[in-house]
Amino acid sequence: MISLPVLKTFDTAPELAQVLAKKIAAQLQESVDKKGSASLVLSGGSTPLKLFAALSTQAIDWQEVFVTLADERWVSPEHADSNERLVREHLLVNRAASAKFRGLKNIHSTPEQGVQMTTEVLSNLPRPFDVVILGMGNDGHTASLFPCSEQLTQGLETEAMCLAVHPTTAPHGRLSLSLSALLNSRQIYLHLQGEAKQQVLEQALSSDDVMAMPIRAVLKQRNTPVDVYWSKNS
Ligand SMILES: O=C1O[C@H](COP(=O)(O)O)[C@@H](O)[C@H](O)[C@H]1O
Repeated sequence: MISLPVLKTFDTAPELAQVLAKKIAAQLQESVDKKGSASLVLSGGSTPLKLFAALSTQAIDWQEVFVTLADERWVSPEHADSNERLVREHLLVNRAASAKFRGLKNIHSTPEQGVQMTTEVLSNLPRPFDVVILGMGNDGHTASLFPCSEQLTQGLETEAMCLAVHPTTAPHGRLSLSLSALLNSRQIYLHLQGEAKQQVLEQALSSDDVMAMPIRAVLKQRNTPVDVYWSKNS
């Protein structure tokens, strides 16, 4: 049985990014050495930019690393809110430019229509995922498993890889990996920044009500190791 999440704290985001990037790089390279390939699942939003930059310069066999996202807003990959755009601009550069990126957004006009195609894309990635990096919103959502959305129960219970989600408190229809897909991984990192997120984390750890704060489904389970990396400042 795996114990409670490990909490690593840092003063600044660049310090956190250097330490976490090295750790992730070592885990990915170990998987490449053992299995010939590795898989990395990233989150979007505002938190991971410095981590992406630090990861992009790590000396590993990036051409053997599959990279995908925990969730995506159903907007074009050029849109300011696209998580794919963030990854392309901040991670898939420098040494990481040769990684094999598999985005969640596809040609379909709605996430519902796009689920099947994305499921097929994801089914070709090495699993369990080697490393999953999650973020957390101030409402306790993670990936696009939002407490406000009608699709939350589905996201928490389905064995499918991904699902369409329509949050009422955040913009854009989305496609999110399901809880079961996220937990089918060797290591999860929950990456947080700022004092507000520390308070949300404390709140999340103080109860088991997953419908109120979906991040609890990650923090409270004991099958997949979760390390929380938090920096006080940006
Ligand atoms: O909407 C999203 O939000 C979460 C948290 O983002 P942040 O801006 O607070 O860092 C993110 O993890 C998720 O991938 C994104 O789509």
